[in-house]
Amino acid sequence: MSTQSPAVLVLEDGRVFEGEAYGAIGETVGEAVFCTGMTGYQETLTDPSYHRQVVVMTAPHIGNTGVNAHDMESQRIWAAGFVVRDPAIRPSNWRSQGDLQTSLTEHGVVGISGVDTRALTIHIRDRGAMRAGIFSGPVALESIQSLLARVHAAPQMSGAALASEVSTKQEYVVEPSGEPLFTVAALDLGIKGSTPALMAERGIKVHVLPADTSFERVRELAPDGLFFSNGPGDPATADSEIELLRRALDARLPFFGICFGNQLLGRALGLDTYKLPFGHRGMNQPVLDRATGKVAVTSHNHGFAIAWPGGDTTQAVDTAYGPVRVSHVALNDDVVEGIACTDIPAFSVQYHPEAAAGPHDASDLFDRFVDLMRAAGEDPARHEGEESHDA
Ligand SMILES: NC(=O)CC[C@H](N)C(=O)O
Repeated sequence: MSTQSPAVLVLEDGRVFEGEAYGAIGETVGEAVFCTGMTGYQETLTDPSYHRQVVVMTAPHIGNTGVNAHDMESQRIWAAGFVVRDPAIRPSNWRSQGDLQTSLTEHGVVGISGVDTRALTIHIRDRGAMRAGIFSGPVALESIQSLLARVHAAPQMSGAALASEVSTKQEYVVEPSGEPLFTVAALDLGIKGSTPALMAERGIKVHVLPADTSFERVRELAPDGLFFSNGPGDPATADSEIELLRRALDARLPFFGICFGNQLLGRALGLDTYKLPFGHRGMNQPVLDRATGKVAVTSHNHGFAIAWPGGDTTQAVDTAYGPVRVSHVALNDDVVEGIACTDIPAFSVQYHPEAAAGPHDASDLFDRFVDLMRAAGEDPARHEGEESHDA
């Protein structure tokens, strides 16, 4: 551990928490969100969906298992800041290759430790997600008014279009582990490494594509299915991606979406999205699968959700693409956690079946995508649909 220097966390509404610098010294601002995972901090930090968010860990002791090259969900830490109560002094785990504090410092991520994260979480839960800044080093000596002004100058998460900031600039291919059975075009809106890995395990060749890829390019790849990943920002801003998705749905291309991808399927069908009071983040979130009555414990990271017209999520809704129903709901607060179309091959979930740190209760959703592609390959209507679109 480096020598400790004071740090201060300033929330948008003026509440202040004092602590010690953890990770890089300096300043950072973002949306303060709490994550209820007991483990998986490295997967959380490297998940591009946390871009521009200051992550507060509710579990008090963080860093015990260190960090390793395997558990990176992307090439870097995306979280804008990190708030912990009691960091591990020394990691101890057979997989550990380094300690978290050094990793945060190397990635230039400003954090704070020694914070009463329980009080902070209750504050966010009661008042809603809000902007926050972490300040350490010389800037921490400025007046609270001056620090608060910096927090107020930070952009809001509502209205933020961030997918292009995290998406790959160049296409790349993840090859299947065995015989290629299917080809999938995966739009990278902030994709986590586990997603193409789980597809590749199922014989899928995955073309990972930049967020601004055209429908023409998708068609050139002649994929069996289209996938939209998780990603940061407000789904209400993703107009070009929705246009692409509508063209794919018109062509009856099988579609699977995760998290941001779920919100965009909702929007492509004509539904709205809204901002949750404080979101769901963590790996201990119960979700009911309406079709089976089974409850899965799942990993979440979302601050927005699909608004269900009329409010009764047991009722299907008619859309330009035929009926859509709610396939999954959150048991804590009834938020829509998954939708499925009846007349076209498209479904999506708001949570994370790919979650590397687990739980893996929901990984069968990738098999469902494979089933959908297999069935669509045998469906003559799909090919007719493609032709009519060309005309
Ligand atoms: N993990 C995600 O894809 C998050 C989606 C969206 N940015 C939200 O916060 O709801």
